[in-house]
Amino acid sequence: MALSTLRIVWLYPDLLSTYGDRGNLLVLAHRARARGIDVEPMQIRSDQHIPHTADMYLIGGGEDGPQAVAADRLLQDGALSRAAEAGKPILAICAGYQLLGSSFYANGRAYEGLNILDLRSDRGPSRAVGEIAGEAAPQLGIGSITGFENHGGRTHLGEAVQPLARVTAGVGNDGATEGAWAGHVIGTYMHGPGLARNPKLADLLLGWAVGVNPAQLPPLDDTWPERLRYERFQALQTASQ
Ligand SMILES: NC(=O)CC[C@H](N)C(=O)O
Repeated sequence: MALSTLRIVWLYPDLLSTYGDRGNLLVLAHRARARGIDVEPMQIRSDQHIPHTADMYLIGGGEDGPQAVAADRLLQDGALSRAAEAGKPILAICAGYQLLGSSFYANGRAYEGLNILDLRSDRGPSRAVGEIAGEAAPQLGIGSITGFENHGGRTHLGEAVQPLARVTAGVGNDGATEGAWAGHVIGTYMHGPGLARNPKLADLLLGWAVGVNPAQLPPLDDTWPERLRYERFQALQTASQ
C-alpha cells in the first residue's frame, strides 16, 4: 500500500459530534491498524486551522446553533473545500452533511454552505428520528446500509451528486433517498456511529485514502459488526410486523 501513516482529521469535536459520531474515527483507526497501516488521528477544534496534509477528513452531526457556527468557520478556513478538490476522502454526518451543500436551515433561517456537494437542505414537516436503512448505490459495492437518524432537515440533491442509498426504512434525504456522494466525498444522515454499523463503508473510505481497491484490503473478522447489523435489520422487521 502506498501509505504508511494515515492521517485522519476529525473536525470540530467541540461543535459537531452527536450520537457517537466520534466512533467513526475509532472504527477507521482500528480497521487501518489491523491492516498494518499506522494511524495519526488529529482532532481539530473550531478555533484551530485545519491541516492541508491529512489523508481523510471526518465531520459529525450536531444541533442547529453549533452547525451554523461550524459552517461559518469552515468557510473562513477553506481547507475542507481544498481537500475535496484534491480528492481527499471526506465523510460527513447529518449536520456536517447538510453544511457541505449550497445552503441549509438552522434556527429558522437559511445559511450558506460550503458548496462541496451539489445539494441543499431545508426543513421537513417533522423530525426524522429512528432507524434508517437502505440499499447503497451499486457502484459503491457496500450493499445495504443501517444507521440511526435524528434531523429536522430534508436534503434535495442536484445533478452533480448521486444518492448514497435508496431508503428501505426511515427518511434520509426525503423518504426516498439517503445521503449523497461525489468523487471521494460522502454525506449521510447515519449516526450510530455509521461506520461501526457499516464496515464496508469504512473500508471504501480507507481504500480511497490509501489508494487501493477496497476489495483488495486484507479481510478482517467482522463477526461482531455483522451481528450488530443483523440485530438492527431484525429490529426493523419486527417493528414493521
Ligand atoms: N443530528 C443532526 O446532526 C441534526 C442536523 C440539523 N440540525 C437538523 O436537525 O436537521
